[in-house]
Amino acid sequence: MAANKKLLVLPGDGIGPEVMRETRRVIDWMARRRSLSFEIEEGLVGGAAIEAEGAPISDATVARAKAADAVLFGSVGGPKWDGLPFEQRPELGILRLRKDLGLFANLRPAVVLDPLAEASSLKPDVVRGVDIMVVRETVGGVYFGEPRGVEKAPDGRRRGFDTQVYFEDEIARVARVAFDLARKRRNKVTSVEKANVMQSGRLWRAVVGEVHKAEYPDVQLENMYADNCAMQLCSRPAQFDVILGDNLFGDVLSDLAAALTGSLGMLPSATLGAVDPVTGKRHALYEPIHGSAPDIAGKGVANPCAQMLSFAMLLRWSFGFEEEARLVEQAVEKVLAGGLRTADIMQAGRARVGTSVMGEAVVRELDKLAG
Ligand SMILES: NC(=O)C1=CN([C@@H]2O[C@H](COP(=O)(O)OP(=O)(O)OC[C@H]3O[C@@H](n4cnc5c(N)ncnc54)[C@H](O)[C@@H]3O)[C@@H](O)[C@H]2O)C=CC1
Ligand SMILES: CC(C)CC(=O)C(=O)O
Ligand SMILES: [Mg+2]
Repeated sequence: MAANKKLLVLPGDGIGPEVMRETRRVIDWMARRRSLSFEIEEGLVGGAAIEAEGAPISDATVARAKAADAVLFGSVGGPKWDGLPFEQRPELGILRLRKDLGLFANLRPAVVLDPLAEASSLKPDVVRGVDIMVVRETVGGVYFGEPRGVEKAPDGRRRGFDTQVYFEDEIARVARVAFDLARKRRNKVTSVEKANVMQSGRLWRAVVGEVHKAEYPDVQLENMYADNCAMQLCSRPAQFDVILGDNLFGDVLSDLAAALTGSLGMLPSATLGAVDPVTGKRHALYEPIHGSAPDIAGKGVANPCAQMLSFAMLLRWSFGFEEEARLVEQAVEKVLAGGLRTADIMQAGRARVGTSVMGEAVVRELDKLAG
């Protein structure tokens, strides 16, 4: 199969470059064994970009991201830059990419792989077979709302404030992504908000209900308060199919869902923009849901699976290479079934390995699977 697709690779900070190095082996394997010849450019983002280019992401890198068929992103941030003014922080690198590329729907699959049921924070019987897709809105809400700031109140106390704001069309378009996905899965969407205490939550519930009634009456819709959803994820996770949430609740609940799967180091994601009606193309960025993990960065122990599985999502969602995406997913699962574990998913009786041994093992499995 021939392909000549443009990828922009942005490893970022902390463990980002470490797990990206292993993912590049998988990309190389695809070029070697499946003739998927990607045209790859690499760029700086986050703290790395602040150091070299003076901003968390340069205009030139954003332009390259827009020109690429897909962006493969690592992670940004770290204690070195925590003291910077708010508008200069490394995290703005990913926030700007999402905003400027219109990447409004973040798909975060939390799948408990059989070999890892014992590594979950919950009892194996509770999590076995759990397969949840969290759909998180990513260009609105409190992460972008204005006004925001810290100011001195008239009585001399400091006051910090952010704004949670959603337009109805922003809610409707991400709801459609969730309903479309549900139709291809188990046909159920659980939409989460705090309609009991937040005005934007009331609008969220109303708009999701309207979209459901008008366009997706065949899909089961359940509304759930976000705090209850957190509790239900821990007590009865198997009830969930697609969870739809805003920028903040989606972020928090997907980290929680990650713990069910064994580790944050296992969860990939795809962040998608709208399909251009003329070209049929869409901007897309793929990244693990974890951050730069400063506590383990530089030690060679990070789990590269989330980053490699993000590449699998890229193959599927940006290029329709379903077979190759499945190959990567199967290779990861086989390595885990074979007993190799990075520290975050370590279990008694298994072999603890570092980032690069895990990466090499996945490539070896790819070789075996491809015959
Ligand atoms: N999209 C991004 O680039 C994101 C960036 N961040 C940034 O990352 C920095 C650290 O944030 P934290 O809250 O500590 O979240 P984090 O996700 O970096 O780490 C949380 C915990 O999970 C562990 N962990 C994460 N990924 C792992 C992996 N692949 N293998 C093994 N263990 C792993 C870490 O060691 C840590 O104990 C901050 O600057 C934060 O803003 C956080 C989340 C997303
Ligand atoms: C801007 C990011 C650091 C926020 C986050 O935690 C995420 O997107 O997962
Ligand atoms: Mg997060």
